[in-house]
Amino acid sequence: MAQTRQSRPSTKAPPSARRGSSSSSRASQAKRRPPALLRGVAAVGRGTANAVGSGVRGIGHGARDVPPAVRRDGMAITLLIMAILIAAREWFQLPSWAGTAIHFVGAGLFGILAYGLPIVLLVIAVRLMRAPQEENTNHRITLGALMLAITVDGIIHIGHGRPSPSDGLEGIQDAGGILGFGIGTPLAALVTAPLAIVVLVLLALLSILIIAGISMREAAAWIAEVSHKVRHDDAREDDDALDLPEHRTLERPGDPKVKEPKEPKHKRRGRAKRLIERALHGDPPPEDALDSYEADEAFAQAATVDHSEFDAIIDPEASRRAVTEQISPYEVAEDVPPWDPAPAPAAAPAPDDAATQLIEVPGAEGEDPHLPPATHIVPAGEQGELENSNPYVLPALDILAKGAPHKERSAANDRVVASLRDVLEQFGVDAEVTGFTRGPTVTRYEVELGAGVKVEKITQLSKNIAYAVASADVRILSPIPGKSAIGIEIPNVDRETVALGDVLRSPVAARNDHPMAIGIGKDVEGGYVMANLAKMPHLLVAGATGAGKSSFVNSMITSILMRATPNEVRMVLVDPKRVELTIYEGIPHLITPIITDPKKAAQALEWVVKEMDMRYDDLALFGFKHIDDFNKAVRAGKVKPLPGSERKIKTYPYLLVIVDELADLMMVAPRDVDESIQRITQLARAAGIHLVLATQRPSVDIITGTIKANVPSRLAFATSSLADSRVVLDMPGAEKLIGQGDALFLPMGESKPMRAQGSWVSESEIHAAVEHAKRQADPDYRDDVVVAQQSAVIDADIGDDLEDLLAAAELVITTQLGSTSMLQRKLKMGFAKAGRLMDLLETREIVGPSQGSKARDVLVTPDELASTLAVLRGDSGATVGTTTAHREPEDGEWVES
Ligand SMILES: Nc1ncnc2c1ncn2[C@@H]1O[C@H](COP(=O)(O)OP(=O)(O)OP(=O)(O)O)[C@@H](O)[C@H]1O
Repeated sequence: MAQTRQSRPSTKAPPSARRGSSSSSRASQAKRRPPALLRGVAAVGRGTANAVGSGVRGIGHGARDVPPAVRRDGMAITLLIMAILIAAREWFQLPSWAGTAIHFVGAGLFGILAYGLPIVLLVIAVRLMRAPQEENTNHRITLGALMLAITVDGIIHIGHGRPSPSDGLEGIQDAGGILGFGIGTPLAALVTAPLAIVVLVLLALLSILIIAGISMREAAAWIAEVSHKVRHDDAREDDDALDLPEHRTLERPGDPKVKEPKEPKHKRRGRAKRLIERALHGDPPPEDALDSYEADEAFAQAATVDHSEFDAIIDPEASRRAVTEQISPYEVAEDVPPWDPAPAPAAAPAPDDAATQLIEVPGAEGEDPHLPPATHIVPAGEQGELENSNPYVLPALDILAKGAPHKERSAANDRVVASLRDVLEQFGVDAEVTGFTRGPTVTRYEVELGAGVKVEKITQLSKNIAYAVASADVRILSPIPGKSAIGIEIPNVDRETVALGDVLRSPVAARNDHPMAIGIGKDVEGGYVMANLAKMPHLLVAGATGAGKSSFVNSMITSILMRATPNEVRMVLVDPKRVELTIYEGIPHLITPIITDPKKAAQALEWVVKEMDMRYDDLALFGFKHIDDFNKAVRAGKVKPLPGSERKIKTYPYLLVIVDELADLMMVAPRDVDESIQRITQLARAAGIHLVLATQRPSVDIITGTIKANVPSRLAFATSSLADSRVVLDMPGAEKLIGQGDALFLPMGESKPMRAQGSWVSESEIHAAVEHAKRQADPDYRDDVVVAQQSAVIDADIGDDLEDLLAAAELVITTQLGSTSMLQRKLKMGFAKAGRLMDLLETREIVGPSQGSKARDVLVTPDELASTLAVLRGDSGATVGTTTAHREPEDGEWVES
């Protein structure tokens, strides 16, 4: 599921007040009072405790001023000292009282495992020093190590015959220590000793998985991969035949799966070699090979890749290397960086190591002293493209403000419960308000029906309920998903704002480290909601003016700025309103300056389509199906250019395209926008390209059938009518929302929307995040998006008729019929206009001259439609009739040919 949430149990309805204690019990208490002397001693004790407490608190306050990095170093050094002391006693028998005390504690707790304790402590100390910023991972490793120690102690304890305290402390120390005794003895008594060992071994296995941070499935896959590699290497040693790599499918998602052939491997290799050679010489494949996967692959590659590349494929040595690296050998040989996601050098000089950056980055001279320190460092090694540049430092989450603490119940809720009970009683409905869950904006009151009472009895009362609680926005859920109860959602008169900072600091956000995960807000139960844009995979955001759409877009972009580097996520921001997104101008995550002109935006979408195609081609060349797999392989150093190629293979960032007002785009170029969106949404997922389309006009002419069919996730803010709600969500509900970020979230695959209060981020917080990002790197704009925008010059004689001319050209070219009356009929226009369009087409050599009553010749084939339309639109570089399908790399850039 795309979204995750964290929820709390519901608060019970107000119980009847408890009576205070009676006077008789007070009298008996007085009788039990201690004598005056004892009370004096107790008072002195309390005074001393207070003094000591405030002293310790004072030291604690002082310690809080120590920078977190130093505190973490202190922890590491303390562990190191403990490791040295324990090693001195356990390994070298250090004769001192300190050594005895250490042995007493260490061996007492861990038994004979205490001998290994110095190594464990040393490993944790080194980890704390080397990766101090990965707090969660460090906590996980420590927890796993402790669990492992306890379970192994338990096994040792049982293995040593379960010594008990009656055997003396030495007996326990020589077995599994107190920890081993604590877990081993009760478990063995419960399930017998052999079964206890089985349980403990499984728990030890779980501890190892926790330390490694992988699931059982991943561990199994890893073991299988390693054993496969070992076997593969062995097999290859005595294989003299040509070493072609394992077959990897190159099909696009959606293509039928290529079946693995059943032939023996050596036969397949020989056949594949012959097929590739035929392909290189331009010969067709033999009849019997036409259905085989080798034929498809060899000829597909020969058709798309320069023949010289196959020299390397046929070269057994190159293939051998490719097999060893477990990648497809079909690599582009040119130096063609299809994308250059590396940011420009950061403003601050590169610090030597992560620990220094922690201190230096925030404190560097000339930096804004108001910006809080950054803590999350993305190490260079994790991102191929950053290898030789400065690491990008993500902002510290505390630059985002804290919200007011969440109230689980307020006096207003109690009043509503009383009103609901009154309504049920007045109308004689046998039902009980059993509890409620308070969200930030609305509270959901739970009503359970008596036996034999119809659900409709409650739904029919919705107007009376609204009247009783003095709110027009009452929404009834029947039933609450997963509960045998009816939910009545009523707005809180004392609503709370959900701070984005709180959402991103929540455990649910900490558990999800995907760079495309954003803070949506809070659900009706007060649980935080995060959603992964990469899984949506495209999102439609709609709502009436003032409902909270732009605020959501802001918190979405800020989420990305807080959690993702420009190498992980790049953005195209389209802001036809010109005011909403200007604050983000200049952030390094942008791939092109913010687009405000709707016409340019339509062209930018076309560029996105090209980018998507290019990514697909690249993925296919390397034999990957998804950019995540490709990136993983690049980071692991498994994707290498062929010998002779100087191409530096880099990871592809996710590309997030955000359109803040879709209606403005649909006004200027409805067909082009619709087509581009259709293409992007159908295919872009595997290429890591995701769309977020926002509109305040959710009508059918803006959110067309194509868009609806291809944008599966929806976020609806308050709409002005039921019809609008149906357009966005395919169901009513959004018209009942109360605005200001109150939303219904319907992620892909869900049948019922979830009500959520959108997170709120203030302008000053956005400013802090933006400034931080700008300090890290300059934007590295892609010229082709901008050039394409600037070069669009529409010829003067076309004037305002561009849209009609494009439609006419498309019609004429696809039907191959140069008929003016057809244009009149199909485009519903008068003779004069159709004639003028036909003349314009003639001047552009799309149709021939008039032939009286006969249709004109069409000079352009349907294959050339795209480039012809580009010329009419004014795109530079395109010429009528030139196909755009084949592209070749030149000087490191992909260009049209
Ligand atoms: N998540 C939220 N939490 C609290 N208040 C919000 C939230 N979202 C919006 N608001 C309030 O509602 C007002 C309008 O929101 P916003 O500008 O996002 O609406 P909009 O739908 O984008 O409107 P428009 O389409 O006119 O730009 C904001 O100024 C703010 O006061």
